[in-house]
Amino acid sequence: MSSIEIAPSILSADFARLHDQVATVVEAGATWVHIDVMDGVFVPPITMGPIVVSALREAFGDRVVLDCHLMIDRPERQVDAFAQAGADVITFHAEATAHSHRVVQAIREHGVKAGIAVCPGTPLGVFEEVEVDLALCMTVNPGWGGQPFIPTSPAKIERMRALVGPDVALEVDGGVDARTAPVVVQAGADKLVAGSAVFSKPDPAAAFREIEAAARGAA
Ligand SMILES: O=C(CO)[C@H](O)[C@H](O)COP(=O)(O)O
Ligand SMILES: [Fe+2]
Repeated sequence: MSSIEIAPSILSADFARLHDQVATVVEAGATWVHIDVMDGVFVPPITMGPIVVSALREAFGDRVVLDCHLMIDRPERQVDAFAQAGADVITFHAEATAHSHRVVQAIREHGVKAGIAVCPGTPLGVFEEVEVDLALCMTVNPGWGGQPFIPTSPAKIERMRALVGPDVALEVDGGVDARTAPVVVQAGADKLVAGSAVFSKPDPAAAFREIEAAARGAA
């Protein structure tokens, strides 16, 4: 999972045209699609669940990595549902469970890659204790798209990369655009979530390509 990939977040897509919006970025070269799951408890909004994952799996088959970001309380209760829906990566928040190690094991038992996310105010100790396939550094506070990139994030990304080593995917999420993409890549990120910087633009395909070029140019 070490290549640089831009993962468009469908949180900022037009849900009435979800298939077309995803098809647009896939045709532009996206191999990852980021699915933001919010439960109204861990974060205030409620968004989508496994039925959206299974619909995208059905529509796009193996052409895309379905990257599921669970912003939900006690994610251990939902691992089976997201795995059965066809998730390729399930990332949960360290702050949302007392059982990070067990949740990683449960995800892997399904043959799915396991990720742990940390909010901007959360220290990185979980990555000293639990081996993951993907480490997600939130570069905004979770819950909403379109927020500005937190400027202290690059130093945290560098510390995360040092902790998890070179072979673990290091994802960043929040405020990523063509300006911040090179900064996070230079800090050690290789999976870049971009929501509003793709789907809120008049030409999402062009916006995707611009961010991808900026990120890969910095590698
Ligand atoms: O997890 C998220 C919010 O909690 C989203 O993935 C993230 O905010 C993407 O949106 P944008 O690129 O517009 O910041
Ligand atoms: Fe996300």
